[in-house]
Amino acid sequence: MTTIYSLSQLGWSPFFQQQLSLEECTQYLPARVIAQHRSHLELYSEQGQRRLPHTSKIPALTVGDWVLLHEDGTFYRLLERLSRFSRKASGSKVSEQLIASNIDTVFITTSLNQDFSLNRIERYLALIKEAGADAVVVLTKPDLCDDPGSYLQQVQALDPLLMVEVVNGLDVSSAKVLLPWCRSGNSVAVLGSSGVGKSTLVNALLGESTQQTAAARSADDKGRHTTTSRTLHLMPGGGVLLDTPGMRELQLTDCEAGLEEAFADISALIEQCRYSDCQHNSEPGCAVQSALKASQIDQRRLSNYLKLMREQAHNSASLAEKREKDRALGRFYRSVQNESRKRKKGS
Ligand SMILES: Nc1nc2c(ncn2[C@@H]2O[C@H](COP(=O)(O)OP(=O)(O)OP(=O)(O)O)[C@@H](O)[C@H]2O)c(=O)[nH]1
Ligand SMILES: [Zn+2]
Repeated sequence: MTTIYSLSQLGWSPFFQQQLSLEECTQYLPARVIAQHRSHLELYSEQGQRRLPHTSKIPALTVGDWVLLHEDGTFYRLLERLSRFSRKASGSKVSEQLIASNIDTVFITTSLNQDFSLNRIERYLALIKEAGADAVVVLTKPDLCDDPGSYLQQVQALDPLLMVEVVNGLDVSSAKVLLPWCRSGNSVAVLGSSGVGKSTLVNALLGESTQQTAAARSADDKGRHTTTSRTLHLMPGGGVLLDTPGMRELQLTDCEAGLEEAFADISALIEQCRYSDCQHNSEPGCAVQSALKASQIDQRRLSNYLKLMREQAHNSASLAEKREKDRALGRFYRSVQNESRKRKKGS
């Protein structure tokens, strides 16, 4: 038996509803992509689970996408995405690999021990801003730390508007502070290094409903149980947790805009530097150096910003280089093919 979920249980919200015309509301079926396979996508609609074979007529879709289907289950159109997480794919013609979409909130998970790193939190913030989602920093393992409050203050100092919460993953009730982001119509994801407590947090968020995993409980049209890895989980508060392996391995590439947003204070200073190509070292009229001397920003944050900017510039540049090499190689192959064709014709 296929389990039936309502649209709101699957994360449907006014953002998607308002994209539908009156005609579309009555004639098409909204469905959410919950898993990707080599030959097909797995979707969930109010009528249960469906398969959508990959064809050239369908745009590149990813886990979390909302689409409209014709009555016969074929693809009609993709709804505009609220947020999109992607990775620059290497070694193929495809320059961008989609990882997940339509995530409202990402929990940046970091534990209050050796893993704690403001630099890493800033890195994740840039990524999440670039994708168009909101971030909440979740500090785990407070029971292993003498003074969780001091760490909380350090994170809050990055940005007074940043959401920061402390959660002991081993105590399910302590995850309650995250409930405001886990309500109906909200989709959340969890990011963080290995061992910080992501799985523990996921279990705490799912509470009693751990068994209610759409993909894990689903069966295909013929009633056979499918072995899809779990990606879409329903939370007791009504929200959806999207847990795809790709999200856990996100890299920082091409996210200049996200960096500027995550470091809005430094970006604002840079605008005031006298020279537009200021390197913020010892140039006259450098607003960044002045702010540093006046202790308005700290050296760690500035160094991290410059490092991340260099890193993303390097990654984007090497991708551009690689793409150029691929194109050159393509031209070479084509010219060789043309030559051999000409020779065949001539012989
Ligand atoms: N004391 C304490 N231990 C915790 C807490 N959260 C997680 N742990 C423990 O930390 C270890 C790692 O937790 P996981 O949830 O597996 O970490 P993860 O981030 O999912 O790790 P990966 O699967 O490697 O990415 C486990 O032994 C957990 O029991 C916490 O708040 N307090
Ligand atoms: Zn400067």
